[in-house]
Amino acid sequence: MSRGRPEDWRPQGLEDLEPRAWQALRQIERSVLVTAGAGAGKTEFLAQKATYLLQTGLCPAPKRILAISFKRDAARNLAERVAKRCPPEQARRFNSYTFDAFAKSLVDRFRAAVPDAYRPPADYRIVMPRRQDYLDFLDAQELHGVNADQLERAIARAQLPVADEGSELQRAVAAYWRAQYNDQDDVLLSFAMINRLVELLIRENPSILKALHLTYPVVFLDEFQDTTFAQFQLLRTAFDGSEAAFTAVGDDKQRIMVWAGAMPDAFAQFEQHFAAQRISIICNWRSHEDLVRIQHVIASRIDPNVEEPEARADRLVDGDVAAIWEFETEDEESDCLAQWIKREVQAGNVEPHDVAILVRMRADEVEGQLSAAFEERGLRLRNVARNVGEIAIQDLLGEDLTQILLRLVRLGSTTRSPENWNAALLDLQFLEAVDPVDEAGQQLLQRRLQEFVRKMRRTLRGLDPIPDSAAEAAQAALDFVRMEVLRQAFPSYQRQPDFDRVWNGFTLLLQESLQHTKNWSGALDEFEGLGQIALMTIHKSKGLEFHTIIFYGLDNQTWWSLTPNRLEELNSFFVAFTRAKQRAFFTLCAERGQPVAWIENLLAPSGVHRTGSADILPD
Ligand SMILES: Nc1ncnc2c1ncn2[C@@H]1O[C@H](COP(=O)(O)OP(=O)(O)OP(=O)(O)O)[C@@H](O)[C@H]1O
Repeated sequence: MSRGRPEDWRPQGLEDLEPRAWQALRQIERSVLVTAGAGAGKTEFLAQKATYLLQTGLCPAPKRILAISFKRDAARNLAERVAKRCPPEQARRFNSYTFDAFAKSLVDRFRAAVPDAYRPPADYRIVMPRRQDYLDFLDAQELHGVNADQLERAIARAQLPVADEGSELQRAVAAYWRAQYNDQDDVLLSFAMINRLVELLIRENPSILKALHLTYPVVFLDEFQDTTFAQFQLLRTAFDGSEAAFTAVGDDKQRIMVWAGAMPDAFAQFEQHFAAQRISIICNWRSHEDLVRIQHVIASRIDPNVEEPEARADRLVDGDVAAIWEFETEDEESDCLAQWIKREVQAGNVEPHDVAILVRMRADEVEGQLSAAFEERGLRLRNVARNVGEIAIQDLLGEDLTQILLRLVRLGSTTRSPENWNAALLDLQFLEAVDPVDEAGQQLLQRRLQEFVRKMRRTLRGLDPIPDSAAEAAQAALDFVRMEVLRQAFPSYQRQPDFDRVWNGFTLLLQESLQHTKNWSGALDEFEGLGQIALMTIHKSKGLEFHTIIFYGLDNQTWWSLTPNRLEELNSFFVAFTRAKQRAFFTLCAERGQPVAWIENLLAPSGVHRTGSADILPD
């Protein structure tokens, strides 16, 4: 394979990178922490850096890049971008995992080297203990001086082997391990336990650690602001003492997962521990100048030292790009929102699925409030928090099962879809654990997929696109990947009820989608939300972007916790505001509550003012 010279390399699929992104891209001697604001293209940057290192031979065969993301869809997305740009022999050396999947892969691969006392059988089961499970355990063991949180934290930190002596907490941890291995037919492991097993494995087997260090001279970490203590520990376990150069990206103004265990000082810890150079990227490719200026006011309130980003997107709309829309009654509010969106869609200014209505919480109540007015105008509002069966639509869309099966049904409904084809191949490669360097294995997968697509096309041709056909189409896709394989590959599906929840949701949503359209392709578009206005909470909007966002309820009743001293709340507000590419509006309604005065005062100097319905909908 011919290699390009590093100095000649150019970014792919983009015109250019900003100078600081170039600097971070070319930094390969030491670790870098790339901090960047919203819309800076952090994930894209990682994909470009991987491409650079692989195409120029700076990460030469057989060495590999390890990329760790938070969610499986993010990990897959990154792998797909690299696969699009690099030839297969290079793309295969880009190994994209979630934290949990990476740890599990080490235990699975080197299980035989785990010391006897802790070696799990090959068929161990993954469990995700809840607080109540720890409480039940402590009760059963009559360990009354330890609470569930202490036990959970201690399990995540205890070094193996844990001696059954000392403090009650230590004895509790030892007893927990014993119980998980011996008290039922299967050995039960949580990801916190797998993390500890990896630490033990590596400590006892310097050759494995050495192999890891030789394999991965480059490590990427996405969304680093939300890294938990246990995840950071895992990185240290695996790479302390190596010469690996890390590239971490993140935005601490978007840290909204501290309640779920994110380290409050992840960036400082990273810089210090890995002696990293911090580089901040300043462009914002998502939002135009007028929006970025307002975003910066909020960002400065979160971090007074933050640099002003450079807006790189063009403004494509006239009129207000941000405003607080004020209404007397909720009915007036619903009606005005529906009318305004309808006008914008009719004028060709925006597609319905490029408008999102964001809420702080209780999306179903807001859906109840808005839907009649939207229906009246022929608009489809999709509350992505609504359950299909026992799972919320948005969660369902992010599920691995959904992504995998949807691509397969799509391949059967279209004549050519290289993107779905490549993604489906990656799925199969992962599911069947075919090593990316195994050429024969790869070819076999391709042949199997070809055969399946032919069969699926025949199946769909013979099935009327009506709700009753949903189950059969979904089953055909599931039969191809096989339920046992899917359940084995994804720990979260190992419990039958967990698998069923997602599987039922998938068939139910497909059924619903077939109610509104006359062909399979249209139904799959519908499944994914095309042509519909999304309604979602801010937490769920993280990482997404829309042409126009309308934030429903900037009042003190809906957002009682938005106070200047609660940084995580202000971060949430920032996340909401920065999802907008072109426009961001906030609604207030006298019937519901009073304005959040300090936010209004903060935004007022940037020209964000209150507007009534007469101005929102001029004749
Ligand atoms: N160098 C670039 N040139 C042009 N467009 C880019 C570039 N980098 C990223 N983009 C585009 O800018 C938008 C924002 O990128 P992305 O969503 O990756 O940003 P992010 O940093 O992850 O944002 P956030 O943290 O707010 O979710 C995307 O539409 C992406 O395709």
